[in-house]
Parts: sequence; C-alpha cells; structure tokens
Amino acid sequence: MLQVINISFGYKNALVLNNISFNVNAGEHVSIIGESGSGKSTLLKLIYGEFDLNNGQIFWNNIEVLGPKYNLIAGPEFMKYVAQEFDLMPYKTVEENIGEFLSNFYLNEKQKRINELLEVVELSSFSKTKVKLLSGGQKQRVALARAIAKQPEIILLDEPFSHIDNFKKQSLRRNLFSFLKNKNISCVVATHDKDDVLSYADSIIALDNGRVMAKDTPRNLFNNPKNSLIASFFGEYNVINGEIVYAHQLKIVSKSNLKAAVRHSYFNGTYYLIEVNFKGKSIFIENVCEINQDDIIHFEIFK
Ligand SMILES: Nc1ncnc2c1ncn2[C@@H]1O[C@H](COP(=O)(O)OP(=O)(O)OP(=O)(O)O)[C@@H](O)[C@H]1O
Repeated sequence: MLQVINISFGYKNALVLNNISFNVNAGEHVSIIGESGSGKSTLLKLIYGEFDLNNGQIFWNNIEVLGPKYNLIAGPEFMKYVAQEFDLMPYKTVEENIGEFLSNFYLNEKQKRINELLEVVELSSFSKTKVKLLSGGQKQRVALARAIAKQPEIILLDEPFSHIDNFKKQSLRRNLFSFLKNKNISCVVATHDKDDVLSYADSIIALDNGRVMAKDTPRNLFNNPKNSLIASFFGEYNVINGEIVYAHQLKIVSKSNLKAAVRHSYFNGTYYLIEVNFKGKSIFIENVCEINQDDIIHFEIFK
C-alpha cells in the first residue's frame, strides 16, 4: 500500500502542495484531477522521490520513499513513472526500448514478454522501428510499455494518453488499465480527461489550491459534484438557483416556469448542446435536435 502522509512541498517559498494525505491499496487505480497548475505532476514526482519533501512522509508498504538528499537516483525498484516527457533511447528500436530492463537470461521468455507488451500498446508492427522515427503518440506508447515491462508494484502516469489520437485512445486505455488490474499493479494517474477516470478509477483525488478538495469514487463525485470545479471535470454544467445541474439534466419541454431564448445550437454527435439566455446568463441544455436562434423554449430540471 502507498501511504502519503501529511506531505507539503514548495519549489521555492510558496507551497505547491499543502498537507496532502491519502493511501493507495495494492492494485487500486487512483486518479488525480485538478486545474492546470494545481500540483498533479508535482505530486507524482514527490511520490517517485524526485524532490525532498518540506514535511511529511511517503511509504510503499514499509519502505520510505526518500528524495535526492538521501537517494542518488529517484525511483525505487518497485515503482515506475511515466512523465509527460518520455525518456526513451531514440536510436534503438521499439522492442529494444521495451526490453531494456528485461533480463537476457531467458531470451525466449524475454521475446514473449516484449510481444505481449507490444500488443498491449498496439505497436507490434513497429517492433523493429527506431524510436526516433515514431510520432509523439507512438513514443508515448513505447514509454508506457517500457514502464510496465518489469511489472512494477506501482506505476505513476502523468497524462498517459495526451499524445495519442482518438482512434487509438479508447482501446489503449482498456488494454493498459486492464493489464494493470490483472497484474494487481497500483496506479496513480494525473489526468484532465474524464474518460481516463469514469470507467477505470477506483477513486479520485481532486486537488485545489495545493490541498485535497475531494476524495471519492468516480460515481459519487459525478453524481454529487460538490462544486463547479468538480462538475466542470465531468462535462458541461450550469448553476441554477445555486444548484449545480449538468446539461444532460435539463430537458426542453412544452411548458414550464423556466423560459429562455436560444442563443446557439452546437452539434455534438449524438446530441445538440443548446445555449440559451436565461435571465441574462448562458445555460446549456442537451437536446436531440437543433433549435433556431431566438426561439423561445421552456425547460425543466430532471435530477
Ligand atoms: N520545476 C519547477 N520549478 C518551479 N515551479 C514549478 C516547477 N514545476 C512546476 N512548478 C509550479 O508548481 C505548480 C504546480 O505545477 P504542476 O506541474 O505540478 O501542476 P499540474 O497540475 O500538473 O499542471 P498541468 O495540468 O498543467 O500539467 C505550478 O504553479 C507550476 O508553475
């Protein structure tokens, strides 16, 4: 189990993280969310031992993770970290990069393992390609495969699919996160993307102003967003009479007390997002079809 106990840290004087505590069990998947600059990457780097803490302690089981004051090289053996910048060997092939840390003692086993990892990240056809010839997204996939090659006990992922196109993202997410679950590898994922979270995370930690603002399951946070910051992570939302209401919780009806004029209809694939002027403020409503500008509509809240 990972234990983060009352940690505080600042790069200079101001604290970026202030008194953060949480645990991650073996095999648990925890997502870290928060606005840009809220300290998600910093938190992962601290867990990896890249910096010395101002206060607090971090343990994996009974082993304390210590910073550079006490350790020449960051990153204990049982932990892997995939940063936003990938640390690959550009002049070596994809399979050489993935297999770098695997033992050469049983070459057949090593090749089997590399093939399995190439399948997880869907790069089998690039196995002999030099990494410098790959796109950003392909490099990110090599970095992920390399990190899981030796089956760490815990993996820290910073925006793991940020360079990967939508065609590949869905299947890659499924492959990677089910690989980690099947092998009982804990993971802590910093992300901006709700699709990395909703189907996969066991719990979410939301950071705000250097503190843990919320910690709960995706379902509870989605169903009861306690503030705008959390609601905005999950999708389009409104504040109506002080209450947070997602766009999909509003319905256009033939008659109601809530009346508004249409400003714009945005095509969104399976629905239209209708922007209406309600008491001088924009409100967003999901609807099956487009509505003309300036039409008057009525809507209701269905929660
Ligand atoms: N090496 C550094 N030296 C000084 N300040 C830093 C350094 N790295 C990050 N910061 C500052 O620490 C704060 C937190 O940054 P961090 O990268 O952890 O945020 P984040 O939540 O991961 O952001 P993003 O979502 O944009 O990646 C920011 O104010 C940032 O400017």
